[in-house]
Amino acid sequence: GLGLTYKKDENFGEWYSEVVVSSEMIEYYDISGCYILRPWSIAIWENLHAFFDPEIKRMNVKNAYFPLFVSDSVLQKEKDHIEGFAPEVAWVTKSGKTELEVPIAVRPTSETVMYPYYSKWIRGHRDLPLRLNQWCNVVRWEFSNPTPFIRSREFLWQEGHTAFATKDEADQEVLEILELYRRIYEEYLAIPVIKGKKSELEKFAGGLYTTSVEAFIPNTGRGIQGATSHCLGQNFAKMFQITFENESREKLMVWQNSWAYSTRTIGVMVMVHGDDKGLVLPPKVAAVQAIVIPVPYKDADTQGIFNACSSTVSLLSAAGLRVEADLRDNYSPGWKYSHWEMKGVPLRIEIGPKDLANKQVRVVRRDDGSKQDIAMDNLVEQVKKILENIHESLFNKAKEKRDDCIQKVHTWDEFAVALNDKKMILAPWCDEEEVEKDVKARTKGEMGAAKSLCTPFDQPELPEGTLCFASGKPAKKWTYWGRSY
Ligand SMILES: O=C1CCCN[C@@H]1CCCn1cnc2cc(F)c(Cl)cc2c1=O
Ligand SMILES: [Mg+2]
Repeated sequence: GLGLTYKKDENFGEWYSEVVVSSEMIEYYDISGCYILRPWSIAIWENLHAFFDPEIKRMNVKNAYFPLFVSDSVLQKEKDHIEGFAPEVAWVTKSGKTELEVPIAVRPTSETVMYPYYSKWIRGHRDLPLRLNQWCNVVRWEFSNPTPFIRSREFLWQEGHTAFATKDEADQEVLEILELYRRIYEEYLAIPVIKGKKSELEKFAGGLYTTSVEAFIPNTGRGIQGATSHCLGQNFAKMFQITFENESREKLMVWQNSWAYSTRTIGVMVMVHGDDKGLVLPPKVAAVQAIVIPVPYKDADTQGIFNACSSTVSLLSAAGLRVEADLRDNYSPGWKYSHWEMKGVPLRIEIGPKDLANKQVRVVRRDDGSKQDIAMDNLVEQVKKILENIHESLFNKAKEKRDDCIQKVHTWDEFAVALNDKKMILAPWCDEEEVEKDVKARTKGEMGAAKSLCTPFDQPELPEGTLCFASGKPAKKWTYWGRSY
């Protein structure tokens, strides 16, 4: 039947699994950790691509496509960078009944696939910067609880891999890409994120430093890495001999970055904005921004109503809006209202006999349920305005809720209380790795340990003499901590 069985604030995990299926974004698949992405979710992926791809092209990044498969020898080349990951590498060992001579890995990420060729292609400084991206799938055979969009064994992402002659160029691009990721979350998904730097313990071990945009899920009190932009330094240049001759014919190693966002973005959007009626889609990424529904009454001019629905679709579509009509005659208006609310369509436009007579439509907002009658002749401008207002309202509500979950602490006791209260905790830290490991050890439990999420670029005042919340040593920075996905 219609409507969700589970409530978001009572059974979050079950609510989430039900919403992604009932909104027709996901179909569960017979291989654990793998999901079918139906058109309703791929449309969101495409709308994010429609923003991001032109932006990176403006930065002279070119799209390429590298093989899905990695030879064992090349993968092993990066021993320390993959040692922790080895258990999640998927291997092809047979074709048909025949064992392969040498097993072949399925890419979990593409450094080892791409960089031998970066070494071949980059000879002189005129070959730099080399900036390639690929839109693809990757496979990581994770064992921790699979969650659609958030943690799956195969997922879609873009991975950018760039090489520069100087560190300054690399440092600059890391932040340019991070700003695009902030825009994806805040300007398209209406989700507030925090830009920051990962600790040495949490960063990508193969790189020099990692920056990220961090989101937060109030219902579970867990932080979640929204996207990541690494500076790899010259680590991979050393490993794969990626060198270039500069103007004075010196052989120098390149400076590299790599950066990614994935279909995890969609899961964060569901978790942050969804409610007990289903999905709530931010207008800029919604496959359908407004659904037009006829409300016939007995035989009062039914054809007129249907014509008005179709012309409303044409009018709004011509203005560049993504609008459809649900003219199916085997479903009642009430059924359609619930169906499209479940799918999270930002606006519903109802047209009944009265509306027809008054040359107006009834517009109903998905985010707050508010209704208003709008004259047909300024419908385009009004609908555009309302959709913008829905985005702002979704963002402001999510930001207020996220800010309510942030707790600033100074002592361990305050930290422990805040962690128990499912907060994202801002604490002064001495920046020592041993202390960070100690925090993880002291907070271990079935809910998972607390970890550092990021050191925000936007640092609050750190008065002289402020002590680290965990070690009591002189604090060097404010860092966000919390449980995470
Ligand atoms: O996060 C990004 C941006 C896009 C390109 N890659 C980097 C680093 C990826 C880290 N990472 C993440 N997961 C991995 C899983 C694995 F099985 C293996 Cl072998 C390696 C890795 C691994 O290196
Ligand atoms: Mg992983």
